[in-house]
Amino acid sequence: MPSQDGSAPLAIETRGLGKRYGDVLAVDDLDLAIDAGVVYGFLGPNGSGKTTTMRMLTTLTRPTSGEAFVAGTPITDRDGVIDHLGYLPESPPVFEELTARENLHYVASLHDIPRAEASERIESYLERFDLVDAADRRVEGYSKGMRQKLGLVQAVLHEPEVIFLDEPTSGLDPRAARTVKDLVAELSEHDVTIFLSTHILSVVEELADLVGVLHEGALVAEGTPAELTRRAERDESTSLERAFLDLTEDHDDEPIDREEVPT
Ligand SMILES: Nc1ncnc2c1ncn2[C@@H]1O[C@H](COP(=O)(O)OP(=O)(O)OP(=O)(O)O)[C@@H](O)[C@H]1O
Repeated sequence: MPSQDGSAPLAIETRGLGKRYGDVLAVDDLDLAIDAGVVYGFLGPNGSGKTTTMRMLTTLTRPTSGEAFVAGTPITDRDGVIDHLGYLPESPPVFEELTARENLHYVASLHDIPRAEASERIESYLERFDLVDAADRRVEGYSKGMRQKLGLVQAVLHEPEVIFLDEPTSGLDPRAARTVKDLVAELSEHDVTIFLSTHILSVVEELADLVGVLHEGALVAEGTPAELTRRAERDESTSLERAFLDLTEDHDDEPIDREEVPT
């Protein structure tokens, strides 16, 4: 929604956003206000509502309460909002019987990217993600990591202003994970907003400007990684992991993925 003082709209804004599945309140009265160019780390235990939030903001599922805007456009205006956003879900949507290049040209056509421009962007991303040699093979033979890389290229190809990434480094080897992290940093420097859900806290520590912690559907904390770490108030072992465990105490028996990705 355009701000009243005429400044740029927030990249992501939600007011009282909620989603109920029967008896389960998956997302509860969520208020977010995220500026353009921010990398927002969205943390929470399994089942806390992260995917449901991203599915609402990317128009894949309807809220049962509240409202939300992406790049100033209400999510109820699906056609209006869809070109402004990119989404890498947990299982990237790909046509198995097509090659990576064909999948990417198809996605480019959905966004009306002119053919020559599309080819240029596609070749550049295939190169960047080390997919050139596999680009003309059917996706059905792709490994998990190759699918993940293809899904990410699909999410960013149309140069959206706001990108939602669900576990973007999951299944990636260290080099590919580095490429993803570098891309996120580069996009954010160009004022692209990244909404990043991950359990790998080192990724959040490295990339996020702001972190929101979701617990049982509700936002229980928001701040910079350093602020959240300070809240843990442990002199010797302060860490984002400690802050996460304290903030989501009911779930502290759940494993935290501390997979360190060498840089
Ligand atoms: N389609 C659905 N039907 C019924 N319940 C659902 C549906 N989708 C999600 N839920 C429930 O909503 C809650 C939030 O789920 P969600 O997938 O958003 O969590 P999450 O934080 O993304 O979890 P994870 O970290 O495990 O991916 C859970 O209790 C889940 O069972």
